[in-house]
Amino acid sequence: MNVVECNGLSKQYGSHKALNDLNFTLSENKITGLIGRNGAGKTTLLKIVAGFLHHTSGEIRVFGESPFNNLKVSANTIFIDNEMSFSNGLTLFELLETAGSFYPNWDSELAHRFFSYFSFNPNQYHGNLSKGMRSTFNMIIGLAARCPLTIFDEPTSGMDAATRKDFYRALLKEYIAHPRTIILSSHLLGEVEDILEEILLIKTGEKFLHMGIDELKEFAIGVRGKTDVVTGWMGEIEPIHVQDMGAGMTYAVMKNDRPQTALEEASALGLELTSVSAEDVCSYLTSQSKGGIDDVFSRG
Ligand SMILES: Nc1ncnc2c1ncn2[C@@H]1O[C@H](COP(=O)(O)OP(=O)(O)OP(=O)(O)O)[C@@H](O)[C@H]1O
Repeated sequence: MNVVECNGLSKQYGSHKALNDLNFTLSENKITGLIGRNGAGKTTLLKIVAGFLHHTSGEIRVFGESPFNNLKVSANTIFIDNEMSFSNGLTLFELLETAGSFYPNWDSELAHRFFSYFSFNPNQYHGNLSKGMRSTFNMIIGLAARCPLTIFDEPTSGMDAATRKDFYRALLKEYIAHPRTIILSSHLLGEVEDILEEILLIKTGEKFLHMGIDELKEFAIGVRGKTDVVTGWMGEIEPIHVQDMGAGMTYAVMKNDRPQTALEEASALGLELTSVSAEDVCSYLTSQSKGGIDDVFSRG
């Protein structure tokens, strides 16, 4: 069953197009990484999926229904981000105690075990938590709610490295024990790729890639060697990324669709063929067209 279906989905803020003609489906009980650079449209898309925002054109279905202000969607969805607000009148402990009445699958015991593992003070208020502690508390709510559609928008923002690791491990364990559809947005694919099953990569509001993580890891190859040899071997092939390594050497990345004979020829020419990590593929595909950061420093 498809949990999310988008056809030609677009969102405009005034004259700015934040999402442009997105077409994709997310099937039940998978963990999908929504990856994109700052301003790519991740939060906008997630808020539309959760029913918080209206889209401008196209169609979106969540659990088969239009999500905006939809009771079925809100009853089955939880949206976790760093801006979640909770009642100021309730302590953290009271918030955990009342969460069960909002989420039918709420696992109170799990929530309390997380709470004590992360050493929360039960009498503290959500508004007084540090940024990282707030993200951690929100994560507890997101995991213990066990909603059929669980959306995490940059969930680890502010968390220290050890807490981030704990979060990813807890997420995976929870998902294996209680499968659900999870969408996790991040800029840091390298950090999350081990727990993802598929990637939806967007750039300036447009879908760039939607594929399984294993497929993405095989998506590109890198070739390194003397610049003229690399260029000669590539011929008409359009590279995804080219980097001048200095001393007359070049590193180029291209789609991994070269025939075996071409790969053998590269080796015979003394070129080094390398695999390219999923994180690097995403980073090259979504890189700015204005050159690299070094260009900012060159005056001339
Ligand atoms: N309420 C709004 N009004 C006008 N423009 C907006 C609004 N919200 C977002 N935008 C613009 O839409 C684009 C997409 O923003 P969005 O927050 O969805 O991106 P994002 O991928 O989540 O970014 P980040 O990774 O930095 O959080 C950006 O150019 C942003 O400036």
